[in-house]
Amino acid sequence: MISIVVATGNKGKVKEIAAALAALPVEVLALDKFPAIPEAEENGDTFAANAVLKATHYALHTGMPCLADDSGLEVDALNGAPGVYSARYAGPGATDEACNAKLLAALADVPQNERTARFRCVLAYVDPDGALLTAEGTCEGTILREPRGTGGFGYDPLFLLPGAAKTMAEMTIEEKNAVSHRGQALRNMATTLARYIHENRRA
Ligand SMILES: O=c1[nH]c(=O)c2ncn([C@@H]3O[C@H](COP(=O)(O)OP(=O)(O)OP(=O)(O)O)[C@@H](O)[C@H]3O)c2[nH]1
Ligand SMILES: [Mg+2]
Repeated sequence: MISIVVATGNKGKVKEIAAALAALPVEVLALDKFPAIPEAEENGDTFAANAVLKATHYALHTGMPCLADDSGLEVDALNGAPGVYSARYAGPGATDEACNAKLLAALADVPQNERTARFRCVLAYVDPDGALLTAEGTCEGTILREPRGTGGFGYDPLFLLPGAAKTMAEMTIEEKNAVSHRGQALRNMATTLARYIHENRRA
């Protein structure tokens, strides 16, 4: 059993990551176990840069393997916004409701067939031996005109998966992980991590 710190302040992400790792011999520790660690400053220009800087920051402070997630929503009609600023779209510390309201206002004149968008997720794993592994996932969808569903977090109630005819907020965690950017990135990370462990055993 190895212990991994899930290095995120977002409780929605912790739940999804813990559910995805539940079948593995991994103990998931959340950041509330480490209240003295200062928050990482997310000043990267890309999801990858922010994921790596968060994982590195928390690995240095905990001395433990850390898994960080940087993710966000890219809306085509907004030239990819809010992107890396998704959590702060309606200002620093903005609520999900405020970000959703701003998104709906920005898309008010955009017809349904032009409301295409995708979620992106980059995961970074850093361990005290200096390993740095990254993995990505994306999920395509469209933005509705009003929220549907109560699950998930963030923009989930507005994000429709056309194939499933459900928003991400109308899915269980397991259903969301099966199709989401984060679920895909977690599966890619599991493969990358297994390969890394195998190669280092042989070395
Ligand atoms: O509806 C959503 N379903 C998702 O599955 C999802 N994944 C990301 N997002 C949005 O993108 C921001 C990430 O920003 P972010 O990576 O900086 O995370 P965060 O600031 O919330 O926590 P931390 O991990 O940085 O501590 C989040 O706050 C959300 O607005 C999502 N919205
Ligand atoms: Mg953040």
